Amino acid sequence: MKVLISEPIAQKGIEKLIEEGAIVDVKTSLTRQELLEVIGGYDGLIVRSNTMVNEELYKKATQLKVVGRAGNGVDNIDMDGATKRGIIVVNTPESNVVSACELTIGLLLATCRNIPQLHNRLQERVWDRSGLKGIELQGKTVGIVGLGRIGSLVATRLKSFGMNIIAYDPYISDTRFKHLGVEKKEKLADLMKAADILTVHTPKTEETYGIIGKEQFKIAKKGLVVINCARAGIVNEEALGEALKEKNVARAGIDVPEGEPQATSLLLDYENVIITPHAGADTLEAQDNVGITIAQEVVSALRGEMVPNAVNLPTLPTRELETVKAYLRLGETLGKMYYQLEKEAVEKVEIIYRGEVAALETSVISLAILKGLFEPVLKERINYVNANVIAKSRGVTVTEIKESAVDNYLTLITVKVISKNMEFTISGTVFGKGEMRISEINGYEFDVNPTPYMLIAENMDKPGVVGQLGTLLGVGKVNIATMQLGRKLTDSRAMMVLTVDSEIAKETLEFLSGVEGIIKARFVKL
Ligand SMILES: NC(=O)C1=CN([C@@H]2O[C@H](COP(=O)(O)OP(=O)(O)OC[C@H]3O[C@@H](n4cnc5c(N)ncnc54)[C@H](O)[C@@H]3O)[C@@H](O)[C@H]2O)C=CC1
Ligand SMILES: O=C(O)C(=O)COP(=O)(O)O
Repeated sequence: MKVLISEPIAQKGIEKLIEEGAIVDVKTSLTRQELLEVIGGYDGLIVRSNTMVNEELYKKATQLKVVGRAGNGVDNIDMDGATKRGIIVVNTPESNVVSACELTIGLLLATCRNIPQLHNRLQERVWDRSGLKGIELQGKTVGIVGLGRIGSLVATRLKSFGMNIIAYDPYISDTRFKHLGVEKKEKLADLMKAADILTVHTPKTEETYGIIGKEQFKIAKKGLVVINCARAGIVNEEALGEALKEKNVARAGIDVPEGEPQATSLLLDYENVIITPHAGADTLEAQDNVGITIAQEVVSALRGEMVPNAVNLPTLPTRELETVKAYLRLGETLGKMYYQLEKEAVEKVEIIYRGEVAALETSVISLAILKGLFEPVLKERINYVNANVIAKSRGVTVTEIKESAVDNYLTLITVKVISKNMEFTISGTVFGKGEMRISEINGYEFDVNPTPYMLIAENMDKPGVVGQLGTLLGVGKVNIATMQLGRKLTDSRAMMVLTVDSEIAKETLEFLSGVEGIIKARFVKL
């Protein structure tokens, strides 16, 4: 696990990575060219907001398996490029939101009370308050654009200042608005007309880029205060500059100026604008949180485990991930069987979730099944991130069915693999503390605890076959741990599932296949 850290993260994060066995290079002052030259040697890359992780970098990053964003916003990371290549992108979305919220409030107070300007005068030994009268927050209306994690923290804190809180976020439910005690504005224009103070907390997307511009400043109340602690460009700087000149906007507090990490923003020339160099997440607490969390996530991702904050995967809260984990193992195990037992190209996969599992976020379990399915063929080129893309590119359609009831089991997953000439099914269940069992293969019933080495054979249901198989395995020095027979009363065939203590040599398998009555014998490695 070779990990490159290209921007400063907390020492505790670096120590965590080393403790987990990663080889870590902290190179925070590489030029772009130098980064492109060395990235090919790394499995993991940890960045903050200044490293552009794009096509140019991916092309050189031939070993890269995970990009860890030590922070929240991922607008500097090309997600499609990562997904296409099976690179997992993880971030730490919760770890710095309090710090970002507190800087927002800080900037708001500093802006409304001219704190930096007053401080500067005094530091020059001038005692002069003239021309720098502030405004109070109490009784004012604050308009929040984006009522997500940070926006809602800002809302709850500003309430205690006696402010009236309104927000525009079309993707947040009315219930959430009610719960937060925030008035919902259906249209951005309505928020602009009502707000004395505007603060933006959306991600930077095609939709939000420039969402606050000339038109919005035109309809805003005269004397508006603007705060941007989210991303440069969400508030158009040129339009803001004009509005400040025309006195439509009275003052602004900006943590994310255009041109970062260079100090080139045109707003730097305005006395009534306070600007900080993207310092929202720069607190001891946030950086420790971010560093430790990203280290854990990067290591988990490199070990092929499911990570709670994977950006290019279905999201799962940590609590749910714990429950789902056992099913991920089961799903991968069921998936892994097909190509070890059969050779026909898969055309369709039907996954049936029954009982308790049907109530969970099954999309990740389906990814685990696909990962397992293609692993015998594609090895490590398949993972959770690209499993869907790969299935699609191979023309495999995947469907999920959920049924709340199931006979004999509390919870059951059945994977039906359909190819041109056949249909293969395998089912399994989970119980206790994540114990799994294979309960059915092609209609033969079992109760098998899957182990790393297994032998699965189809045979004629007649005397003598099992005995010969046991003898041949003995000759091949393979110790049998468990053995189960599955029979169908309607059939003259049976299936044997053996767990064994070691790999089975090719010759032994050939001998087994040659035994009269054995239709097919396959070694399965999990
Ligand atoms: N200054 C700094 O150091 C930091 C900045 N950030 C930035 O703060 C911003 C907010 O972060 P979080 O609250 O964690 O994100 P979040 O994802 O929790 O919330 C964003 C909200 O914006 C809403 N939204 C999306 N498109 C919208 C649109 N067109 N109109 C209105 N609302 C829209 C979403 O529905 C969501 O509720 C991000 O841009 C993030 O990168 C985050 C941490 C530190
Ligand atoms: O986490 C975020 O989204 C931030 O904006 C913080 O950026 P940074 O890690 O301080 O470069």
